[in-house]
Amino acid sequence: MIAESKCWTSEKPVGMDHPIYMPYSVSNGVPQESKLNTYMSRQSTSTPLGTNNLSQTFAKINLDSPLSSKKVMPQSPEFIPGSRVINSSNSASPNLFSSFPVIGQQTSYPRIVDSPHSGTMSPHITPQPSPPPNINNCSPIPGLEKPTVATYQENVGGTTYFYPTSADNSHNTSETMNSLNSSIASSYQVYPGTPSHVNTLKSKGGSSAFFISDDTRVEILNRNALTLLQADPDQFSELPHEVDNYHDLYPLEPILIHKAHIGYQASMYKATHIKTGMRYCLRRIHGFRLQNTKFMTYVEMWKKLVHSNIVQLKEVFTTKTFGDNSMVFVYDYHPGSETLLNKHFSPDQLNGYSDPFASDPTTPRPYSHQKNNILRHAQSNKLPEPLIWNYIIQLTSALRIIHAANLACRSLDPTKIIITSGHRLRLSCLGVMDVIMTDNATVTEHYQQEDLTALGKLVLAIACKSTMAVQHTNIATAIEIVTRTYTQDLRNLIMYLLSNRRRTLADLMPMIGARFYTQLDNIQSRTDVMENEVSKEMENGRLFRLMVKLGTINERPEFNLDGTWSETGDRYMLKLFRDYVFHQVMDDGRPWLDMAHVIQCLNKLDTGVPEKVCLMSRDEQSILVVSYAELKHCLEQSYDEILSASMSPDNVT
Ligand SMILES: Nc1ncnc2c1ncn2[C@@H]1O[C@H](COP(=O)(O)OP(=O)(O)OP(=O)(O)O)[C@@H](O)[C@H]1O
Repeated sequence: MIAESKCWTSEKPVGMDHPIYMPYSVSNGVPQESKLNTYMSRQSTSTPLGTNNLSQTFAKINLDSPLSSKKVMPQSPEFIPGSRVINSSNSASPNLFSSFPVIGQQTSYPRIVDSPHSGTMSPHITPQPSPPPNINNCSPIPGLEKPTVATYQENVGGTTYFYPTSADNSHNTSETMNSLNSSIASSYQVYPGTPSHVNTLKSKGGSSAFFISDDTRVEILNRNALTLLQADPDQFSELPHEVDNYHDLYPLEPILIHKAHIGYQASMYKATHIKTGMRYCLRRIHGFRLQNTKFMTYVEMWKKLVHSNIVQLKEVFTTKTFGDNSMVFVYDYHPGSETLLNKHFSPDQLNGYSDPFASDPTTPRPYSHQKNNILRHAQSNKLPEPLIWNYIIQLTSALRIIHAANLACRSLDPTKIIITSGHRLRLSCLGVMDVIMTDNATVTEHYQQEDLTALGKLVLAIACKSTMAVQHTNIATAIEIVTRTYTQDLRNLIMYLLSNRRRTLADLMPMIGARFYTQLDNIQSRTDVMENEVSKEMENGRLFRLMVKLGTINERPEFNLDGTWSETGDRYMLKLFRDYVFHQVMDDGRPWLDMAHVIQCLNKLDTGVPEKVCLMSRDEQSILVVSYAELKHCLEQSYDEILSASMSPDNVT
C-alpha cells in the first residue's frame, strides 16, 4: 500500500476527483532509483495496513464536519519556495511546512507520502524552545494537543495540503477522548520531572533535569575509578601476581612496619577474584602461624553475618605467596572509604596537634599514646551532636546483630571502623581477633562487655575529637568537656557504657530514644532522592538502548554484501528520522540543539505512539509523513535483521 494522503494543490480545497490530487506510487512521480522509491516499494510489499485506493481513502473524509470544514486561512503564512524563512507564528493553523528543518532552496513543492499507520500529527516539528525545566521532556498528551479532526487541511501560500485520518486513528482518538472522562495517561514512557517532595529535599549539590546530580555522579565516578585502580608493577614489584584465588593486588595503605592494634603487622589490599572478577579487600596478617583450626567455627559464623554497618567477611586462608606465613582475611571492598581515625582525628583537625602515632611506628594504635596534652582540644572543633548520635545508632545497630549471633566485635577502634559517603559507618575487621587470639577460657559474654566499654571510649573520643580522651588519667576531664559541650543524654550514655556494671544493647535503646526517628527520616529522605536519581537514569538507560539500535542501523556501510542497505527500505526512513531528531537547523542554518526535542522524539519512538512526524529527504524534494509506530516497527525489524545475521554463521560474509 502507499500513501493515503499524498496530495497537494495550489488552489483552495477542491473535490476528490480534482486532477490536482496526485496519488503517488512507485511508478508515478518518484524516480525508480530514488531512496524514497525503495521505501515506497517496501511499503507496497511489507506493510500490512492501509489502502492504496484514494477514493476509498477520501471517502472517509467528512469535509462537512465542523472541524474538517475549517476554512483555509487566507492569512496563512506564506510558504516561499527558495526562502529559508520559517514562520510558525500562526498558531490557529499550524504551518506544517514551516516546521521542517530546512525548507529553503526548493524549486518544487515537496511530495508528501503518508505512512500507512495513522495517528495524530506531530504538533512540534519546528525548532521550538523547550518547555519549562520541570516538564521539558514531556510531550503533550496525544489527543489533547489538538481537537479531534476527521481531516486535517493546511493552506500554505495558497497551497492546500490534506491529511485524512483513518478509521484506525479515529478509533484511537475516541479511545483517548473516552479516557479523558476517567484518567489520562501518557502513551509513552517519560521521566515526569523531579517530584516536589524530592525537590525540597535536594541538597546544594546541584541537580539536573535529565541526569544524575553532580554530587552523586562525582561520588560514583570516584568510587568506580578507585575500584579500577591497578598497581604500577615497577612501584610494587614485590607484590605477588596471584594470592590464592585473587590477583591484581593493589595496596590500600603504605606498607609500614608497625604493629596494628591486633599486635601483628597487617596490610590491606584491594584484589580481584580470579573467577568472578569481583573486587575484594584482603587484610593480610604478616608472619602468623596457625596453631589449630578451631577458629573455623568463628569464621563460618562471621561469614553468615550480613548488615549494612559491617564489612562482611568472605573467607580466610593462609598463604606463603608473600614470602612468609600470612593469614589473609577477605572482606567486601568499599571503595573510597576512610577510617574513622582519619576522618575525625586527622592532624589538621586537631588544631595543630601532630599525629600521635607518627613518632613510633611500632606502637600499637590508637589508645596507647602516653602524652597527656590532647585535652587542650578546642571546643570550637566539636562535631555536631546529631552526627554523634547518628554514629551511635549505626554502631549499636551493628553490635546488636553481632551480639545476637553470639559473637563479639573485639575491634571497636577508630582505625577499624570505615566511613563512606553519607556518614555510613562499617565495622571493618570482624573475625580477625577470633582467629588470631583464640582463647577458649574467655567466654563471648566477656568480649561483648568489652565491646560496650570500647563503644563508650569511642563515643567519648569522638565527642572530644581526641584519641587521648580515653586514657585512664584523662577520662574525668573528657567527661567534663562532654558535659559542657553536649546534652545530658550523651553524657549519660557514655557514663553508662564506661560503668562497671553489666550492660546490654537493649538498655541503650531508650537512651537513644526518639533519635531513631530522626535517623529513619534522614535515611528515607535520602532514599527518596536516590530513587529520583535512579528514575532519571532508568529513562536514560532506556533511551541509550534505543540509540544503540539506531546507531547500529544508521550509516551501516554494508549488510549482507549490500552497500545500500542502510540507505534503503525501512532504513531510509530511520536515517531521515535520525536527521529529524539530531540534525535540525534554524532559519539561518545554525544547528538547533534542544535536548527536550531529542528526548521527546526518542520516547515516542520507543513506545511507538500513533502520532505522526514529517521526515524530509536531504534533497528536500520529498517528505514522508510517518507515525512513530511505524518508525518503531522499522527499527525493530531492521535491528532484528542485524541481530539474527550476527548470530548465524551462514550470514558471515
Ligand atoms: N573493606 C574495606 N574496603 C575498602 N577499604 C578498606 C576496607 N577496610 C579498610 N579499608 C581501608 O584500608 C586502609 C587501611 O585500613 P586498616 O584497617 O588497616 O587501618 P589502619 O589505620 O592502617 O589500621 P592498623 O594500624 O591497625 O593497620 C584504610 O584507608 C581503610 O579505609
